[in-house]
Amino acid sequence: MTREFPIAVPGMRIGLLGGSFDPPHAGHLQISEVALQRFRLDRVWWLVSPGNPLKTRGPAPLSDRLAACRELVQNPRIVVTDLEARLGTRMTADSIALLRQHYRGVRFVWLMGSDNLVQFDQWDRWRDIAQTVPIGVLARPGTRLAARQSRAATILRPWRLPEAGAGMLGDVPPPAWVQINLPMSPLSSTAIRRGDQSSGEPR
Ligand SMILES: Nc1ncnc2c1ncn2[C@@H]1O[C@H](COP(=O)(O)OP(=O)(O)OP(=O)(O)O)[C@@H](O)[C@H]1O
Ligand SMILES: O=C(O)c1ccc[n+]([C@@H]2O[C@H](COP(=O)([O-])O)[C@@H](O)[C@H]2O)c1
Repeated sequence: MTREFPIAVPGMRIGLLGGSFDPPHAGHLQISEVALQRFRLDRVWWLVSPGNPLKTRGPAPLSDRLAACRELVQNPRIVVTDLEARLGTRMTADSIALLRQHYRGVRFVWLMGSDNLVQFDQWDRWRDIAQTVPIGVLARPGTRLAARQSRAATILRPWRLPEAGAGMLGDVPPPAWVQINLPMSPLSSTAIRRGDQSSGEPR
């Protein structure tokens, strides 16, 4: 499981997709591919979380989730990492701060599904996150309206880019965010854990 910190050079645009990945699924792959293309990113790093600070249920062991992610990902521009375990962080604000220190000059973009925008205002120091890195939101079925009406989206509205401006996201100074509306994936880890074949396919 021990691997080096991934390599990145100044000027690279790197999307950070944090998640439990319990288990990883094709929806994670799809939003990573869309983010690479639409936000003109050089890489997407999956930050496989030791545990979501807002979730009471603990996920499967980190080593199992990392192994499953590495088995699923074939695209060399999507990099599976255990950076939060290495850095000793759980809060996204801390992870981003340490990554920016470690990778000077790299342009990080925070990525999340629209379900996470709905509760983004409950995250630790969420305003700092928005002021530190641009944010790319990937629409998720059933959460687009709630995301648009969320407290965080309302407060951050002046800094929202039009979807047509998504390609600039990695280059504009934060705060800046954009929501990509298509294509959407109905997959979710919860559905897969429940064995619900209609909304979550097996990996
Ligand atoms: N189908 C999807 N469409 C858009 N975003 C998604 C999708 N699946 C996951 N994401 C996003 O990927 C990130 C990591 O997701 P996570 O590992 O929690 O998977 P999940 O399917 O949301 O799991 P769970 O059902 O346990 O909450 C989050 O920002 C989440 O919003
Ligand atoms: O920092 C926080 O307060 C915070 C609160 C909730 C979620 N997050 C992060 O959001 C990402 C998605 O979490 P999850 O569990 O929905 O996959 C993951 O990187 C979490 O660490 C972060």
